[in-house]
Amino acid sequence: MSKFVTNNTELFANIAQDLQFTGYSIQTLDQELPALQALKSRLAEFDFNTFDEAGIGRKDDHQKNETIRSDKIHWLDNSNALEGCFLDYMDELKAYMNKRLFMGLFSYECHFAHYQPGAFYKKHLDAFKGQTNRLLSTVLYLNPDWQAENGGELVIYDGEDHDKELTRVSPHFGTLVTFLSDEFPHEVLPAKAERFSIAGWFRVNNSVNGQIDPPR
Ligand SMILES: O=C(O)CCC(=O)C(=O)O
Ligand SMILES: [Fe+2]
Repeated sequence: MSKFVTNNTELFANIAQDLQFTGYSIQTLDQELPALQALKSRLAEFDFNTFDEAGIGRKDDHQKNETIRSDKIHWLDNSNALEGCFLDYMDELKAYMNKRLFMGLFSYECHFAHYQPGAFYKKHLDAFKGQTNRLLSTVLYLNPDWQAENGGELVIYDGEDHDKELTRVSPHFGTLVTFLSDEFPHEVLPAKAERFSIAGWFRVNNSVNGQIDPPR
């Protein structure tokens, strides 16, 4: 099985530096392309009609709202070896961020997302200050040969002026976007082609009465 490169300190250092200076980072996982190809092959095993309709909010107060988002999702799990490889890789990123930036990241959860042509996710924040334990968001794109005219960009807006566009990211294969979850409003513009990604969140541990919040 194709493995991710371990101890990819140069990439991790670049992400840490970007987060420190701007709060978001856009990188290409050039060294991980074989591992990402393998991970993408996992997508072929899914029947997208069985993917969950994505909801708004945490899993335990999950609300479906197709006026805000219209993607379909599947949560990654260690019981599948390919998914486990990616989760292990993100665990390394977590350890690095904790060491370099003292972020106190505790866990990571992520899902495959499938946007059919025309699907979108309107402008939103992944976390609200003081209300959630999502600290750092990640999005990894799995679309080989993505063409500019396909659209489907991720638009990231300024944390202070929510109408001011900071950057647009095309969902090219191997592009990894990382940003502070409660800082940057962002949206997914409708695409003309199928669009695949893995969206994930690092959480801090807000355990109450010994129960990890939320258990998911
Ligand atoms: O797919 C993307 O570019 C971003 C997805 C997103 O914002 C989310 O799932 O919260
Ligand atoms: Fe988001």
